[in-house]
Parts: sequence; C-alpha cells; structure tokens
Amino acid sequence: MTSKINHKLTIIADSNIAGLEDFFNENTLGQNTYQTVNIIKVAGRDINAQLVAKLQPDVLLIRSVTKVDATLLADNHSVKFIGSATIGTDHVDQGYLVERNITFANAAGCSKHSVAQYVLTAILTLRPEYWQQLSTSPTLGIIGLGNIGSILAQYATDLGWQVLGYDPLLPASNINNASFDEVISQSDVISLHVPLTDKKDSNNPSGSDYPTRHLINKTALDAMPSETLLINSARGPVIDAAALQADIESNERQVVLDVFEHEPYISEQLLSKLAIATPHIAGYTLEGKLRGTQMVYDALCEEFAVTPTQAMQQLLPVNMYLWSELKAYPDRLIKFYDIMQDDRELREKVTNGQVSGVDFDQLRRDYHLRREWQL
Ligand SMILES: NC(=O)c1ccc[n+]([C@@H]2O[C@H](COP(=O)([O-])OP(=O)(O)OC[C@H]3O[C@@H](n4cnc5c(N)ncnc54)[C@H](O)[C@@H]3O)[C@@H](O)[C@H]2O)c1
Ligand SMILES: O=C(O)[C@H](O)[C@H](O)COP(=O)(O)O
Repeated sequence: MTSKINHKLTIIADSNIAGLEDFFNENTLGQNTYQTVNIIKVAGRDINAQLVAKLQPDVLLIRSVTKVDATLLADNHSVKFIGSATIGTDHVDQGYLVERNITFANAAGCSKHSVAQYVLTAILTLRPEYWQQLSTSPTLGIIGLGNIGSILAQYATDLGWQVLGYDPLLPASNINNASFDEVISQSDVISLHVPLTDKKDSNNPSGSDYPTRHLINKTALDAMPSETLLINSARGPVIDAAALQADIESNERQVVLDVFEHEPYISEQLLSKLAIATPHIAGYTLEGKLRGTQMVYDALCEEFAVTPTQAMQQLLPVNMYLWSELKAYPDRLIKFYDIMQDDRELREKVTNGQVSGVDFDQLRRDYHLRREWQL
C-alpha cells in the first residue's frame, strides 16, 4: 500500500464476521495510522458492485457468500485489501486480485477442529456403537487430507478407528494411504474435506488437475457400498445432488450434508432423504469464527505495517468442553453438541417444498455458536 498514513479508513464488512468491532477500530489498527476507522456492516450477499462503487472502501472483509471478481470491482479503484474470514476461497477470483494489485488473505485452518468435531458428532450420533468398537474398529475414509482432513484423522486414530485417506496432491503417508477407489469401496464412513475446484485448462489456468466439482458422482456412488455413511462438510457441488438423490432412493444410504449443491436453497425432496442436514454451520464455533477474524486482522495489520494489538483469547469465555471428558463419558455427546437440534431447526424451515435462501441465511446469521472442544 503506497501511503500508510491516512486520516480515514473505510471498511465494508460482512455482518456475519465475528468480533468485527473488537478487531477493527482506531485502537486496534494503530492510533498513529488512522484517525478514524469507518466500518460499514452489510449482509454478505448485499456486498455488491453498486455498493463498492458508491462507498469506495479501502478494505473489504467478507465471508463465503460474497463473490469477489471483476464484476464486483469493475467500478472500484480504492480497495487495496480483501480479507475472507473463511477457509474456503472458491468465492474469490484470486488471479484477478493479483492483476489489480489487491492483497488477499483468507483464514486457512481457522475452524479445522470445529469441522472435525462436527463430523465426529454426526458419525457418533448415527452410529454410537463406534465409540468402542471392540471387535472390528470402523474404517473412516477421508477424501482431502489438508487442515481438516488430517485433524479428523487424528481424532479417528485417537478413537482406535482405521483411516483410509486419499489426497492426490500430498505425498503418501500413514493417512494418505489409499486410492480414491479404495476409499470409496472399503470405508464404513466417508467424509469429504476438499476445496471446490474445477478442471485446469486454458480458460481456467487456476483450476486443478484433480477437480472436485461432482467428484462424488453416479459412478462413485454406484461403487460405494450401500451401508457406507457419506458426509459432506466441504462444499455442496463436490457431490452431484441429482445422483445423490437417486442413490439414496435406491440404496437407502445414510447421508449427512452441511453443504448443498444449490445452497442457500434446499429442496424438501433431498432434505427428506438425509439422515442429518445442517445449514453450513460445521465451522460455526465461537473459537472457529473468532480465529478466522483474528487471522484476517493479523494479515491487515501486516499490510499496514501495524503491530496487532487485539487477541481472540481476550474475547473467549471459559470453555468447559474437553475432548478427554467426552471420550471418558460418550453419553455426554448431546451436551457437547446436539447436532439433531440443528437438523430439526433446518427442517422446520421447509415451506412450499423447499428451504428458502432467506431462511437458510437467517439460520446461519442467528446461529448460536458452539464451543470448540479443547484437547
Ligand atoms: N462446512 C463448513 O462450515 C466448512 C468449514 C471450513 C471449510 N470448509 C470447506 O472445507 C474445505 C477443506 O478445508 P481444509 O481446511 O481442509 O482445506 P485445505 O486446503 O487445508 O485441505 C484441502 C485438501 O484437499 C486436497 N485436495 C484437493 N483436491 C483434491 C481431490 N480431487 N481429491 C482429494 N483431495 C484433494 C488438497 O490437496 C488439500 O490437502 C475448504 O476448502 C472449504 O471449502 C467447510
Ligand atoms: O470456508 C469456510 O470457512 C466455511 O465454509 C465457512 O463456514 C464459510 O461460510 P460463511 O460463514 O462464510 O458463509
């Protein structure tokens, strides 16, 4: 950024970002740098080209529902920093931001424990016998072994489960130990932890040689034993929803979805077939969201050469949720996280054959943030 000294900093921020006022104000961004910090809080889906052109902000702070690309920034030449307080970045055209010399930061790994604990809760709610499988331990298939997948593998190993992992972009390891086909055909449970990517080609140079859109398609579902529990807390389009619906109808498969191909809309036809359904809240713990804000704040301070002065620990109430306690007393799971309450609240929103986008967003906006289990 050319001039670090300014008299006013304008930030447009997604109102669903936790701790906005605590992290972004005159004191936390350096008293000598900015005399005023003006935060305009907006619903993420309402951060659009017209607003960005009208307000000419210096900074955008977003979450996954704001698409950042040439359309959003066509008539704006003031933004110098964009932070997404999320892990996923599929909503951001990062190549375009490089062309525009706009610094981008996301919050890699911020909610890795939250999502892994969500997956464990779903599995153990549906299959409590897995707590202490004395005879044969269950096999957990994990597709994508980055921050979340690898943490989930640690929890699974801690419970004595077998892990079959597949990640073509990482070297073989004690968890990256199987082919895609082996995970699909030999797992009792399969959990998806990949980014949403499309095929790399001349039109999409930033794509992937291992695209994940519709990674789980009819072919994969046909090769999956009908008793295999399938869980998606990555991105909805990683699973072909039409193929999934047909698969559940013919195989009666147990499926858990926290993300949906046509999010924020969910058809009742699909919803009624799911064992557990939640409105994209797997990462929604107080720790996970505040850690996301912290990481974006730290990146903004680095951009402005300002020493960070706000730490999330100061914002966290006492946390009594211990993984060691839950392992010792599995029947306390519902007190740690009652996932079926989230499921019920989503299903109660069905009107006229679907969950509307407005209701889906309201559930996420008003979600009572869980607490992340402490190790
Ligand atoms: N539901 C939620 O609330 C929630 C919360 C956080 C993240 N997410 C989603 O989960 C995704 C994963 O998060 P993460 O922190 O583990 O990301 P990460 O980038 O740390 O790990 C993703 C892993 O997927 C691997 N991968 C990429 N393409 C693959 C393929 N075709 N097959 C197998 N593996 C492949 C990568 O090599 C990488 O190791 C995010 O991109 C985000 O979309 C969802
Ligand atoms: O990518 C992530 O971090 C998660 O999917 C996160 O939940 C994004 O959802 P958002 O709250 O941004 O809508």
